[in-house]
Amino acid sequence: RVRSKTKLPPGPYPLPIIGNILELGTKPHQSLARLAHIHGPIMRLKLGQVTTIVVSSPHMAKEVLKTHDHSLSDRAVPQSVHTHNHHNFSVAFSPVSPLWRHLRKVSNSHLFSNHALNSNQTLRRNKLHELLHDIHQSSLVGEAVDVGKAVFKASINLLSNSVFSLDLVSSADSVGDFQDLVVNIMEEVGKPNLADFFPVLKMIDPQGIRSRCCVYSGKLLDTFRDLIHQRLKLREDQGFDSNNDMLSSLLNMAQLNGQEMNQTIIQHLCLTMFVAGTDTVTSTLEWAMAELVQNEKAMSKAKQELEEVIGKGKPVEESDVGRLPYLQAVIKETFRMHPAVPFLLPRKANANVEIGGYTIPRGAHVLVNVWAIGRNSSVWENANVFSPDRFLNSDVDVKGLNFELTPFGGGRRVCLGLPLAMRMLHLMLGSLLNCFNWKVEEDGVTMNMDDKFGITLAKAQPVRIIPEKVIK
Ligand code: HEM
Repeated sequence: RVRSKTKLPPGPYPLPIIGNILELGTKPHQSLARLAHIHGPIMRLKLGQVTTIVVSSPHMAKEVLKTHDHSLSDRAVPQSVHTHNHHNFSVAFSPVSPLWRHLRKVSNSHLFSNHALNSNQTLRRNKLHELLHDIHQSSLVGEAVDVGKAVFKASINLLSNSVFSLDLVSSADSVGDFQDLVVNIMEEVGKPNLADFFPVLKMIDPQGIRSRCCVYSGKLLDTFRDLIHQRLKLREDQGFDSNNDMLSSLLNMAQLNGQEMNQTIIQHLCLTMFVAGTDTVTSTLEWAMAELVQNEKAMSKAKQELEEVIGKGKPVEESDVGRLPYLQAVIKETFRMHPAVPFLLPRKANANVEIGGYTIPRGAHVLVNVWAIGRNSSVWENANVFSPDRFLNSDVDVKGLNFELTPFGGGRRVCLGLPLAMRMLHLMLGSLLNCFNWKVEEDGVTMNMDDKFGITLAKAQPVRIIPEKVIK
C-alpha cells in the first residue's frame, strides 16, 4: 500500500543495470539541462543503483533548499571523499551532526563572521596590493598574465595568513603545484564515478579516482600536519603562542576539548577550507575577466563607474563596494552564467519528501542544477547573453534567498565562505579593472569560452590577457 502512494518524478528510461549513466556525458550540467527540457524541472535518473533527483527551476530549488531543507541537508558522499577518512571530519561532507554544527560555528567565528572579517581587512588589502604588484611587473614587460594563477596565489595566501599567519605559496612553481593539487581534487571529486553508482565496485576503484584523490589530498594533509607540528613545537619552546590566528585558537580548543577539536580534525578543516575557498573564487574571477574583455560595453561601464566613484587607477577598498552597483552586477551576472559549483554539493534525502506531487525517496541523491536555472530562457531574458545591466534595478541577490540565483546554495548547508568570497571577488575584480586596461593576447582572436566539468565549473582554457597600467 505504501508503494502505491509514492509517485517518483519522471525521467529518461533507464537501461538495464547501468540505468541513465550514459546520459551524463562529459558535461553533465549541460546534458541534464537538456533532459530537464523534456522531463521537467524535477526529474529522476537511475545512475547504476543510485536514484538521483535533479531539480532545474527556481521553484523546485526553493522546495529543496528551503521548504524541505530539514530532510535534504545530509550529503551524498562520493567515494573519492572517503580517502583519509575525510568524510568523517569534513564540514562540507559530514552529515548534519553535532560535529558539523561545531565546525561551522568555529569557522564562522574565526573566519567568516562580520567581526572576524572586519578585523582582518588589512590582510586582504595587503594580499590585494601584492596581486596588483605582480601584475604591474608583467605590464612593464608587456607580458600576458594568467589571471587564474595570479588570483589563486592571492586567494590561497589570504587564507593561509588567516589560518597560519604565513604565505603558503610564494614562487611561481609553488603556486602551480598547489593549484594543480586543488584543481585535480575538484576534477576527480566531480567526475562521474562507477564506484559511486555501484557500491560493490568501491574496493576495486575501477577508474582509479579514489586512489588519485588519496594522493592529492594526502599531500595537502601532510602540509597542514607539518604546519600544525611546527606551531606546537614553537609553543613548547617558547611556552606561549604570540600568533593571533585561527590555528592558535583551534589548538587552544584542542587542549580544552580534545574530542571535538583534535589535530586530525584541524587538518581536515584546513583541507576543506583551502580546497573549497580557492578554486571557486579563482574560477569565478577568470570567468568575469573573460566575459568583460570580450564585452566592450560592460567593460567600459564597469571602468567608468570605478573611475567616478573611487578615482582612476586606485585599488578598491571594502568600504567602496556598496557604492559600486555595476561591479556588483558584473559579479552576479558571472555567477548566473558560470556558477562555480554547477550542481551545488550533492544532498541526500534522510526521509521520503513530497515535492510538486512527486516523492523523493529516502536515500536518493539530490542535485540542484544551478547552471540550468541560470541559462533558462523562461527565467532570464536573453539567457545566453552576458548583460550585467539586468541586475541594476533588481533585488535579486546571491545569498540563498532568491532561488533563480543561488551560486552559494541555500538553507542550512549554504556556503560557509560566502561573506569572505564576496569581499574577495569585489576587491580583486574592481581593482584589476581600475588599475589596468586589459587586452587579449592575440588581436582579433575570440577567446575560447568552453567549460570543463568538475565540482567547480572551470574554464577549459586559462585566461591569458595583457595588462597595461592605468595612469592616475
Ligand atoms: C566563488 C566562491 C564560492 C562559491 C561559488 C561557493 C559555493 C559553494 C556551494 C554551492 C556550496 C554548497 C552549498 C549547498 O549545498 O547548498 C558550498 C559549500 C561550502 N563552501 Fe563555498 N563557495 C565559494 C567560496 C568559498 C570559500 C571562500 C570558502 C572558505 C574559505 C568556502 C567554504 C565552503 C564550505 C566549508 C562549504 C560546506 C558547507 C556545509 O556543507 O555545511 N566556500 N560553497
